[in-house]
This record gives sequence, structure tokens and C-alpha cells, in this order.
Amino acid sequence: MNEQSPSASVIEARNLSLTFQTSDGPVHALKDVTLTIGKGEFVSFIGPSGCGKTTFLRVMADLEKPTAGTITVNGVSPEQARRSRAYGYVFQAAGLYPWRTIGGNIRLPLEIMGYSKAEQAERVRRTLEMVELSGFEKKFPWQLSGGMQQRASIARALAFDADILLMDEPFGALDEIVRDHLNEQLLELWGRTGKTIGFVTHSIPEAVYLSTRIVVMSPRPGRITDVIESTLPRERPLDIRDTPEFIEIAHRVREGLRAGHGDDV
Ligand SMILES: Nc1ncnc2c1ncn2[C@@H]1O[C@H](COP(=O)(O)OP(=O)(O)OP(=O)(O)O)[C@@H](O)[C@H]1O
Repeated sequence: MNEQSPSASVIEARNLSLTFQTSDGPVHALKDVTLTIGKGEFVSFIGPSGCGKTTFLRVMADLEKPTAGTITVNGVSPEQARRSRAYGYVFQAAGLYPWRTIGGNIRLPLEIMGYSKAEQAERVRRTLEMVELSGFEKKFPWQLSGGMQQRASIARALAFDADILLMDEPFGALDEIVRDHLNEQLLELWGRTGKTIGFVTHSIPEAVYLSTRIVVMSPRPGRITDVIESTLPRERPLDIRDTPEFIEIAHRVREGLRAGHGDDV
């Protein structure tokens, strides 16, 4: 699956627009969005509520169709990419099936994809280990904390080892300590696997801590107002957030949000 050169672009959006027709008239969720995401990048999308972050991620995942412009994922249409299981998707809420165990939830896409029982078991074991949930395979979602459920949903997205991980505000509902820990774990996993990650967040520190690039968006219509390259090293202990370099990038993100009237972030 992973045959691209290191500089290959994974997501290529050109003049992408998406207008929803609603009973209150058209909603311009995305307008003229052009962005290339390279292989192995960690790109965060930040902006006020309703600026189209989720919509953009959903277009990449073929969960929404653009009304204008073009987008390719791994050089093919989002639909083809979805069919070839090019990405794992983590939703805002963990979205685990309550009647399935944690292992059963992670196994579900593998069952659908026709993996052998032995391969399913091995992948469930491996991904649970990755998100530090070994030993919880037979528990049901309600027996786990919110943070653990979110880790299980990340494990489910990782189970078929796609090169692309699309994450829609996965840690938004968690307290800060848990969130810090999951941020560290995610960064470690990204460093180890070289996956390309698209990540929606409302948190400036989270975006700056995780990303190689931060895409700032503004609403009505949803468009990109700034793209900030991170100058931080890839190795990032949590206390990097106290460094002048970090604070400088966070400042620029904040300015970008303000410029796009982002006062409700
Ligand atoms: N299926 C839909 N039908 C109609 N309008 C929609 C639909 N999905 C999203 N929208 C509208 O499109 C705009 C962008 O929504 P989107 O969820 O992408 O924003 P967001 O930046 O992810 O917001 P949040 O940070 O609150 O999750 C909003 O005005 C939203 O109401």
C-alpha cells in the first residue's frame, strides 16, 4: 500500500467548494480551498465553529461530495481511496458499538475486509498494544473511561494499517491531562509509523504541539486564511509548549484566527 516516494502528495485539493442546499438557503461550507498534504505530514485544521473543518475532512474521506473543484487522495478519487481502504477515520465521538466488546469493535472493519481469524486476532492485539489498552479486549465500551474509549476508536482506525489517518477532533471531550497524554501517544505513533495525518481541533496548543503544518480556516464561506509551517523539531516533549518558539507559532495561529473573525474559537 505504501509505494509512494517521500515527497509524494497524499491529498491534493484544488479550488474545492461545497455548498449545502438547506431550507434556509445555501450554506457555503467550503469555498475555493486549495491545499496539498505531503506524505508523512501532520496537518491540523483549526478555525471557529462552522468554518468547514469537518466538511473538508469528510470530503477527503468520501463522506461528502464537493460541488466544485477537484480532490485526489493518494492520486485517485476519494471514492477509490475509500474502496481501497487508504485511510482510517476517527470521529469526534468514539462511536463504538455498545453491544460489541472493545476487541469486537476493532475487529469489525477487519471482518468486513475479509481478514482471516488469525490475522484479525493479531491486528487487534497489536493495535490495542499501540494505544496502551492491552488487557481490555473483552471489556465493553461502557466499562471504559471516555479517554480509553477514544483510544479504542483510534485502535479501530489503525487496525487495517492505512497510510492516512483522518481525525475529527478526537480529543475534544477529554480533560486536559488525558488529552496531553493522548497527544504524546499520537505523536509517538506518527513518528514511528510515518503515517499522514489530517487532524481537526479547536485547541491552539494542541494544533501547535502536534502539527508539521497548521491550516487556519474562517467561516461564511469556509476557506483557508493561513497555512503555518511549524519550526518545531519532530521530537516534542510536552514542555516544548513553554518554549519561545512554541509560543511564537501559537501567537501566529491566534492572529490568523482573529483575522478571520475567529473570536468564538
Ligand atoms: N449535511 C449538512 N447539511 C447542511 N449544512 C451542513 C451540513 N454539514 C455541515 N453543514 C454546515 O456547513 C458548515 C460547516 O460545517 P462543519 O461541520 O464542516 O464545520 P466545523 O468547522 O467542523 O465546525 P465545528 O468546529 O463546530 O465542528 C456549517 O455552517 C454547518 O452548519
